[in-house]
Amino acid sequence: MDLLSMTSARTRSEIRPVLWDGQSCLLIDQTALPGSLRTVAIETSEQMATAIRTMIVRGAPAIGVAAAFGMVLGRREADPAQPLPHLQKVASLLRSTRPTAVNLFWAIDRMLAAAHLDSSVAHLEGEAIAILEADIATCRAIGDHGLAALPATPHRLRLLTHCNAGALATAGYGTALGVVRSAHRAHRLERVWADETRPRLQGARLTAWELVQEGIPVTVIADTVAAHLLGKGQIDAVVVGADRIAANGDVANKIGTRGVAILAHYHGVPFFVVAPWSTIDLDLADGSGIAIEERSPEEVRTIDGVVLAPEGTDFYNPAFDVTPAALISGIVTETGVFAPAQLGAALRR
Ligand SMILES: CSC[C@H]1O[C@H](OP(=O)(O)O)[C@H](O)[C@@H]1O
Repeated sequence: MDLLSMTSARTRSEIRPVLWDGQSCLLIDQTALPGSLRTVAIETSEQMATAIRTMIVRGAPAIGVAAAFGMVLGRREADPAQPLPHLQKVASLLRSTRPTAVNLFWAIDRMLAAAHLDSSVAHLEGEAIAILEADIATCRAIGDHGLAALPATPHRLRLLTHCNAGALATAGYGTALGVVRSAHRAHRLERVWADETRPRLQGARLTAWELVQEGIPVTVIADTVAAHLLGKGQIDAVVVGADRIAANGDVANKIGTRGVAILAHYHGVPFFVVAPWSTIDLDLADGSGIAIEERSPEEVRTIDGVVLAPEGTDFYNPAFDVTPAALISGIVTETGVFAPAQLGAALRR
């Protein structure tokens, strides 16, 4: 199975980080990129939990899709006569992997609901495949809505992005990078400025890899450079992904996003959050209640095994931060672009 394209006649540039071959879930190992394009075959629910926790697969929609197949693998492990107790245990295991991205919990809940209707392997497999395929279609719609929302400029657009909200973070095409792909295909894009995004470097390692694959001009910058470029008028808009959006439009996303939003606001540059409805958590009134994952200090202390600070130094490694709704120009979804304050009404239509 070619992870760079589905079985259907798609171009090689269609990156698919999560695929199902009927027996196992094939993941692009994102910890190995950009050096090597490695596939990991996940055959048990435990292996899937580990893959999510160690960020072999990462990105809010992608870990939701992966967890859905983790539930299929869990169903195959269960007592066929009474599968639901084991499925509940697998659901708890998968929920425990990462706390911030709501897509993980949304997908697990959807698979459990499907199992209560029909707990057959075939039904759960069909549900997980439906989640995967819907996400790709959703990202394509998001890309086109986002393109329409970008500022009209006499020149081609210079877009800044943070972390990786690309095909690798979804089932394919990407959210923020979906907008980038749509802009590129419409010949409206000059370049993407990609924050390297310390400490896991998703921008340098993953966003750059995706865009280079497709011949989309990308320049990686240290996270500290964005202010300089905004001050020089080198950025026309910012597009970022999201891991959880509260009902009032506050957004949890990769650490550093809040700072970029503040900079963009100061410089009068539009700041778009790009995410499917499955990332919106209407049960959460505002961002103050969003659980922020804290990852190992080792991720900050070292790069490729090289220690960056003296013994005795403490390290703090929150993986996400919350951007207030007031700093967000628009939330780009598969059904259109909404002001943060419009979200609740728009979803309840
Ligand atoms: C398409 S949303 C991707 C979202 O997830 C990333 O976090 P991580 O790499 O830790 O899974 C980052 O927040 C992206 O914006």
